[in-house]
Amino acid sequence: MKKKIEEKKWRDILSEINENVTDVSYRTWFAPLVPLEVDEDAKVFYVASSNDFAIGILKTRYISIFEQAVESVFRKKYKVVIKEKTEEEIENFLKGSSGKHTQIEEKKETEEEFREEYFLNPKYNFDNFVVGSNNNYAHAVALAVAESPAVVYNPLFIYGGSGLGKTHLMHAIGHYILEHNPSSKVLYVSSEMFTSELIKAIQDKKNYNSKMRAFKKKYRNVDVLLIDDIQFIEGKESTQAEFFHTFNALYEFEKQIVISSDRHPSKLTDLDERLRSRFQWNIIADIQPPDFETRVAILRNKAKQENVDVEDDDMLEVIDLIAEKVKFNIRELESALTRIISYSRIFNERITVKFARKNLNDIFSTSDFNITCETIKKTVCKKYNIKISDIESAKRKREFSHPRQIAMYLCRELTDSSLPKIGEYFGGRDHTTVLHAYEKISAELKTNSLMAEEIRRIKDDIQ
Ligand SMILES: Nc1ncnc2c1ncn2[C@@H]1O[C@H](COP(=O)(O)OP(=O)(O)OP(=O)(O)O)[C@@H](O)[C@H]1O
Repeated sequence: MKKKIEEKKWRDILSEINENVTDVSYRTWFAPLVPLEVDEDAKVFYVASSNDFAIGILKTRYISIFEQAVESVFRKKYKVVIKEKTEEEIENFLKGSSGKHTQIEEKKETEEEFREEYFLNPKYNFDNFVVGSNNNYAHAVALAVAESPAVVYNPLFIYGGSGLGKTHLMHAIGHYILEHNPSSKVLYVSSEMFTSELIKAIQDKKNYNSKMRAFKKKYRNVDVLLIDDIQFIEGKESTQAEFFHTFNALYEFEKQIVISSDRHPSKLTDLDERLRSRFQWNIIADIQPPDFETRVAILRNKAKQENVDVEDDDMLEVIDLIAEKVKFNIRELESALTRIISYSRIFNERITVKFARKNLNDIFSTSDFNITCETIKKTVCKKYNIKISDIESAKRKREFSHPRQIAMYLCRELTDSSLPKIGEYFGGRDHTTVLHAYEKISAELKTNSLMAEEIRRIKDDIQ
């Protein structure tokens, strides 16, 4: 008989696994899995993944840890089968089942482990929030609110695209307040959770009054309410009405309210006008996608947390490469880095640009793999406004030799061509000339940020 896997059981299995593998492996391989069903007769435990690479790794390296975890939770032996499904199939499956299993790791953290800690994730604090021009205003007002809740900026409304640090900042505010005033009541909640608790209270017809009382008490008896992703209550009338009363009660008693959203309040068009205007009563701070330098700083920070040597030249190059490629979502930026760290540990290989290109094929488009010396030559000539025949010639004037060296450097970096082969592309030069050009440009890049910017632009044009 096939049965659905209970969410509680799945969480127990995951936490058992979590204890037996490193954090980064856990997040990379196990956290994204979706539990499908368990066949009691055949003793098979089915899970799904849309990532065939991850399936391969799980099957070859982790299956016994996985099976042991299942055995310890079910107290019976099961064979674990990992099925490959498309993302669409997985989404449909999740829609059909009650829980959002893919978010188990996050839920576990927020709903269970941190229940006593007012739902705050200890990883999100001000100390490890990297400040750049994209978020310095939001960071400054968040800190000001944390230092003097309900005094300076109330309500505080933070908005920005997905994965840009809104939740991180909200949790940082919560931690800071609790650290300086441990008796404060800080409540962090996602609007989704607020809505689902409200629905549960409303649906419980027998205990409606006591449930609603408990609900109101929970949300109105706090000193600080941090409510995330408010856009979720758009179009939900009862939730909006309840939140309106919660907001008023807290505001009247001078309690701090911090709201986050993926959009500016004026763009929340399916929201009650009264709420929309309240959200604009005080400070509105936006978070924009980080610039290149901030992306690099975030990645270096993260690499340090993962105990990786960030002074290593190859690692620095890989960090630059990831920062060049992933521009709009810090969650994805960090995930690319943690994946490559995890792969390097699994395959026991050094992290180099080549290794990163090979293993992060989701962030490098197929065109990255089809870069040829011809394309590089053409792009460089166009950029410096010289002819192909000039770059291939023996002319030694800087206007020709500089682009030539840059093109050779890029051929070595972006293609698999050997040094002699690259030499051939540039008018039949010797491989030592190519090596010299490569080393010269590499050395200059370390000290000359203008040149680094110049090369980054050319790479953007090539890819
Ligand atoms: N400035 C930053 N410095 C360091 N880490 C950051 C920064 N901004 C975001 N992050 C990290 O990026 C990840 C995503 O951030 P977070 O969950 O806060 O985004 P969000 O804006 O709330 O996204 P969503 O709208 O999808 O919920 C987290 O791991 C967070 O720690």
